[in-house]
Amino acid sequence: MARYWPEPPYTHGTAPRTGVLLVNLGTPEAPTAAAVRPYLKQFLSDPRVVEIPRLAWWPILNGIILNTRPKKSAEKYASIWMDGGSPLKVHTEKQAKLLAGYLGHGGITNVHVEWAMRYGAPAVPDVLNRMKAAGCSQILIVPLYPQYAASTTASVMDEVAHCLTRWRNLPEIRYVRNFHDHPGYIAALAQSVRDHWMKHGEGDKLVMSFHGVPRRSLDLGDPYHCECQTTARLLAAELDLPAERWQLTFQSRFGKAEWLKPYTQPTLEALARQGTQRVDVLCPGFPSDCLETLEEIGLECKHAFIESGGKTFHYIPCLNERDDWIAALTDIVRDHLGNWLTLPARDAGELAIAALRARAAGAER
Ligand SMILES: C=CC1=C(C)c2cc3[nH]c(cc4nc(cc5[nH]c(cc1n2)c(C)c5CCC(=O)O)C(CCC(=O)O)=C4C)c(C)c3C=C
Ligand SMILES: [Fe+2]
Ligand SMILES: [Fe+2]
Repeated sequence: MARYWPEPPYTHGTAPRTGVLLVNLGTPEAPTAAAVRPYLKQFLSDPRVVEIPRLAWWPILNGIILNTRPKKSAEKYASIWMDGGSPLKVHTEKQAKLLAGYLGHGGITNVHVEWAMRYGAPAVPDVLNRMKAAGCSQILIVPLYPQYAASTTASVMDEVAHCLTRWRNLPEIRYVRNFHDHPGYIAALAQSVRDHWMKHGEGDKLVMSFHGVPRRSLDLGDPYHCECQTTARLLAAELDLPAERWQLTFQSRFGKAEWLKPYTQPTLEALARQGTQRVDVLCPGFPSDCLETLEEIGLECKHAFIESGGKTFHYIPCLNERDDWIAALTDIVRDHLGNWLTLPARDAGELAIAALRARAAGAER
């Protein structure tokens, strides 16, 4: 596994104590049913994701879903697979490398940047153990979800906490709870839309499609819905878009329960039927392109829009490796590292004091 701290190491002469761990959702190792099955099993066994009593959920998961979904999902993964693997993994790995580089350019050269997946590999506990072995005694966890949801952000924190139950000497831990309204994130989204419009002209409507969650989680107090609304409003304001030129929707419904509405695909079909000629669709809740953006939006929803009478469908890619996004991520990380960043200086100070003491001790003899 590649490590991303810069060479040669550390001006202050010790291994970095500060680690940054980017965590994304996870993805199968190959676009095959055999690889999708264990990934889905781990994902859908997480009580943060499926909040149905285990006794009722196990037979459905093991008896039905894991026997039918892996094959269908594998076909979808195959349609978007990249040379380097699953798009989610390819982009997350690149973002970690770029972040380390951007931090370094900003003079922060003693931070150990790693990435992990909540489900599948590289697993959070494996990477945390590596960071421990590298000497990280303070670790910033960065779930790559702009909007907080219990099913995503909190699940990452569960996994970190669970891993640490097996450690004796605990590191100091911080985490990025959300960045749905971070000015750099909003500006990068807006610029990605403008870049698209510069090349392809503007559509009639900008649809901002966020991953859905069960409606029940909103009723129980999950701030996810509210944070998606905030992101969408800030983005529309940044683009100077009047209300009739944009719409927020929720995609990727799973299961039979009601999820957050309006649903993306039926909304696109209705827009087409009502005479909207061209839509531009953007997925602001996904910093990296993945199955849900490339296949569900870029292929399935496009097909549904055209079938319903729409003329032109544009999918606007996720932030991925955009310069302005990596710069925003660097800002977010730097803000959260806060006083940890003074450590090298403190170490250097301690070394200097130790040298003075040694010299003084020598003079006394
Ligand atoms: C962006 C944030 C995400 C939230 C919130 C979220 C909630 C959520 N998801 C499911 C079920 C599935 N999601 C799947 C894929 C998937 N989900 C996210 C992100 C969020 N999910 C991403 C980035 C991906 C793509 C993974 C990839 O490999 O590219 C899938 C698996 C794919 C499939 O078989 O369709 C499922 C299942 C639930 C139930 C849920 C909230 C309760
Ligand atoms: Fe999901
Ligand atoms: Fe999906």
